[in-house]
Amino acid sequence: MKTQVVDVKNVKKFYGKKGENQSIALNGVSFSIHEGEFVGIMGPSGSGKTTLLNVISTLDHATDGVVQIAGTDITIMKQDQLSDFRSQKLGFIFQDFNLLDNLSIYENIALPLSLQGVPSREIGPKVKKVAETLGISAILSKYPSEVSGGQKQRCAAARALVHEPAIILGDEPTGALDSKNAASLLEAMTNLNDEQGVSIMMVTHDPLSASYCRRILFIQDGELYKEIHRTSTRDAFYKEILDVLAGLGTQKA
Ligand SMILES: Nc1ncnc2c1ncn2[C@@H]1O[C@H](COP(=O)(O)OP(=O)(O)OP(=O)(O)O)[C@@H](O)[C@H]1O
Repeated sequence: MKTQVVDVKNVKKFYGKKGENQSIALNGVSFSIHEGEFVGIMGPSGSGKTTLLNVISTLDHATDGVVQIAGTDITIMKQDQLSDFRSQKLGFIFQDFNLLDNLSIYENIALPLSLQGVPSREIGPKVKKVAETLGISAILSKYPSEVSGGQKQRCAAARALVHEPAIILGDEPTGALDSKNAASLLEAMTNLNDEQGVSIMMVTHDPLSASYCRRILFIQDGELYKEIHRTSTRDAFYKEILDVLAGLGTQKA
């Protein structure tokens, strides 16, 4: 049996106090992600996607329910434990790259390892390996301002991967990229998933980006609405995604 990297059980998230304009962002969501899966999260605006991602990424606390990551219940962890857990077990790719401008591409990728106190002689080979996987070996000595948006995002992907996290979490990772760079990032992510078994979960409103995933969870009004699996071509999956979004009453999220 495959190991579960994410196990979400009946998670609820309410904002505000009961009776005082309380908003229900998540209303009892349950699902699991197994090691080596590439899962997309979609749904209309305000459906709870970001809240779900924040709860799984330990940045926000669930009001109720249990979230386990790589076998650890994060809902009972203290703040300082959470920040260690986050830096060791999770990798993030955000829409706006989040690279540090005054560090080189190499130093940006090395950052999660430097912060964990990994000796620099061990850092070099790891950075070179992920850079090679993501096709950015030639730009390691450059600075973020000197490279393209697509290269920046592949650098962010390398940084998310370098410490071998249990899962990579993406928040609209292609949101700031043109279609060519988006495709090359998604192909790189697909290769990581196919060839190295890296587990990935990404929130996206873009059906084309979502079609690279192997499974998609649709959320509506804080609840799981539907789940689909890719069984044939990416093109067929793309059409299936559009159909579900049409059923949700919107193609925008
Ligand atoms: N800090 C907050 N305080 C109060 N309500 C919030 C807060 N954050 C989110 N919400 C509410 O929770 C619900 C879910 O929001 P969330 O941001 O998770 O949706 P989303 O699906 O990510 O939307 P979008 O696609 O527009 O980013 C919405 O009704 C939102 O207004």
